[in-house]
Amino acid sequence: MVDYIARDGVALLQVNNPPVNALSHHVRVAIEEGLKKAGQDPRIKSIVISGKGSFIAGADIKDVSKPTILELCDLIESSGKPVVAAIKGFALGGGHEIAISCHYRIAHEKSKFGFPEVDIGILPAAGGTQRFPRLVGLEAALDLIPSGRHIGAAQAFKLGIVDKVVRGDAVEEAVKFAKSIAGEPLVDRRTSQRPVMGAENAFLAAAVKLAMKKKKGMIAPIVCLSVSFMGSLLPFEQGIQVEAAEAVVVFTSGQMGALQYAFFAQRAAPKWLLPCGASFKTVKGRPIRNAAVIGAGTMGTGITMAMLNAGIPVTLVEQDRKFLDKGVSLLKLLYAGSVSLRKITQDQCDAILSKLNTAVGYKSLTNVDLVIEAVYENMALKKQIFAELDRICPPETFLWTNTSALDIDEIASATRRPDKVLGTHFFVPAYHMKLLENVRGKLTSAETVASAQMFGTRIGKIPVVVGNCHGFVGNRMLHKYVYEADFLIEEGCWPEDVDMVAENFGLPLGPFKVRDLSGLDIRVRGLLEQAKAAGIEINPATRFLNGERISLLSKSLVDKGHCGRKTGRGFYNYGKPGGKIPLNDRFIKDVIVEYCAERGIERRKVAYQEIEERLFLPLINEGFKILEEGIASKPEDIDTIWLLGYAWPRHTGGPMYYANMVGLDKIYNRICHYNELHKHSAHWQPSLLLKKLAASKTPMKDWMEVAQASSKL
Ligand SMILES: CC/C=C\C=C\CC(=O)SCCNC(=O)CCNC(=O)[C@H](O)C(C)(C)COP(=O)(O)OP(=O)(O)OC[C@H]1O[C@@H](n2cnc3c(N)ncnc32)[C@H](O)[C@@H]1OP(=O)(O)O
Repeated sequence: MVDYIARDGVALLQVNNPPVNALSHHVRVAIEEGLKKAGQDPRIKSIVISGKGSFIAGADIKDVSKPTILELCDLIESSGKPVVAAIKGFALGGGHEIAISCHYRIAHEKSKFGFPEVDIGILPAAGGTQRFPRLVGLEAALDLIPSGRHIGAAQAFKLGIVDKVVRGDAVEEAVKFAKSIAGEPLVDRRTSQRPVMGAENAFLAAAVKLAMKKKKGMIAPIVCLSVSFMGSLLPFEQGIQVEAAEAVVVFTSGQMGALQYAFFAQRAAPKWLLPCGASFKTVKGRPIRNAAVIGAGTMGTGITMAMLNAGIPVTLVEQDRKFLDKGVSLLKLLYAGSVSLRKITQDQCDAILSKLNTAVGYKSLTNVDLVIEAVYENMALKKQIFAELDRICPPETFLWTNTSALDIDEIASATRRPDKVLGTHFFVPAYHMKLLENVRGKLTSAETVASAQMFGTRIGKIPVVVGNCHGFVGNRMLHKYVYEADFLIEEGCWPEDVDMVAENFGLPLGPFKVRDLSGLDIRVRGLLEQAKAAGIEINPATRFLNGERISLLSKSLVDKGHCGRKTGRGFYNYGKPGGKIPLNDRFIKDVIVEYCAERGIERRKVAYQEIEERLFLPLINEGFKILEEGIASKPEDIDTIWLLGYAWPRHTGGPMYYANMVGLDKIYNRICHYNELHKHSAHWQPSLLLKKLAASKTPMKDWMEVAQASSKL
């Protein structure tokens, strides 16, 4: 609601709509009523708009109706009595638009401003695309509106968004100020009446280029740019008409629904539920007071940094002093980089590093709440480490393993506390990437899951609970995409054909550029280990493993020294070891042609649609199998994992949302089509859940009803 407090000639309208003071219908109605009441009361000389706790985080994304925020903004700006915005916390989206419609703005030094509309697929269409350039000039507007970026009070002051920045109580200051300007003329305080400064074409071209790079595939940022620019050439009232017309384009594009789904999915994903019924609502986690990380390689140092950044004291452990020193040097170098880039001060860096301890061997780990093991992916080694940790650490210490695919139950079996063992799958670089897959084994307790989720949030991650299977959620789906990418090359594509389709779809890099970056030898090693475990000897003619089609093309390239960027050649030619620009290469094509000829594989022209379907449909199909098996507890978890861990294009919502948008029956039919053609790839066998959803024409959001109905049969 909105509290109306009249004091000494000032009406204070204080929005009180937790958690973020979104402009829900009743809030908009109450602001409108408050403004009218204050306008009509002769004792009131000026008005202050503020929010309890924080200012206003924008429209309520779930509730858009009348009065519109545009109408409210016009009402505020046209008020005959001065209106002052008192800003603490966030002034975002519609909240920002309300603030810039006020005649004055007083902000607390820690307040934040921004137009996040583009990230939920819309425009600041409450006059924001027209008022903002009139307030800050075209160049700054074309930078901030399409970026969705938040800025602090100091920058907002520099740009002219706020009139005064205060350290104390912004509301008290605003009320005092409002009293002092009672009765003053408002003509030059109405933003819509100002001209746009710096309306130049050059800003537009540069901004469009940047938006196409940073918000690849998204419509809203480009529309924002064109509307803001056009508005700068038109009178305000005509600019508003352009804004309204173009808002319809984005409202009907399909991207709005996908981006808003992604926003809520990301907030729903950390809310966990186990098959036994335990959930985030019923089980509390144990806070982590201190921790140890085993292994000072890339993952271990990254995880250590993620914890140090959150203020958790960490002991970094290695078996060998040389490796430990190397890891610590790397870590210190990264922090020094942050200092030189002014991301942190030297004092902050020193404070962070004061919480780092190091140790050779595990003997000192007798008083830690948590150990995260982050050695390389080798089951025997991990089991040996867990057995030793189990002997040394107190019985209540959590023992977690950073693995991207290995069996959590097998690792837990090396201990006497399988209930406290869990997989923490961090993504590279671990100090930066937002996603954390928390993998529960069959004996992992609900308290351990709750603690891992709490820990994930504390270190700034979006933690998602997943079940234990090879590759968990993310990598299990990824493997199917990677397999098909290889098969497409065998059948007639070049790496650049496949990469182009994936990149056009919205991924930042196609599968072969990614492989070149991570190193071809890594995948080959994995394949060879898989073959060894299956007791199969790989020879040039091998095309099946355990009855499943495999491709040894990467091995052929690795055998010729093509390990990717690091050797200067992989699926592309980079000119030199460590080169960054991928060039198509005749020699690589010859290797591919020779590889196919040796195996009697006839190459053909593969159509664009087939490439796209064969890359993404197996991955989606696997997502439905994961849901059906209970490895993920909701589609939002799968989509969040793909959005944050694998850079899936956000404007399509995630693989599960995308499938629903295309039509589950259509997706199912195409999977069946490829299943007929590719009998040696289990990933084409359609998911039963998908089949049922498609047959019953049930949308994704009601998947649980279908899943429950089938489990009762
Ligand atoms: C279709 C729209 C039509 C017209 C639009 C007009 C212009 C707009 O204003 S569009 C909206 C612009 N604003 C935003 O996009 C802000 C979105 N929110 C945030 O960025 C963050 O929530 C935050 C304000 C920075 C606060 O972050 P944090 O403290 O981390 O809290 P959260 O976990 O993100 O959110 C808490 C809780 O609030 C819900 N929520 C947040 N914003 C909105 C919103 N604008 N509408 C509805 N609900 C919102 C969020 O889902 C969380 O809910 P839980 O149930 O607790 O998960």
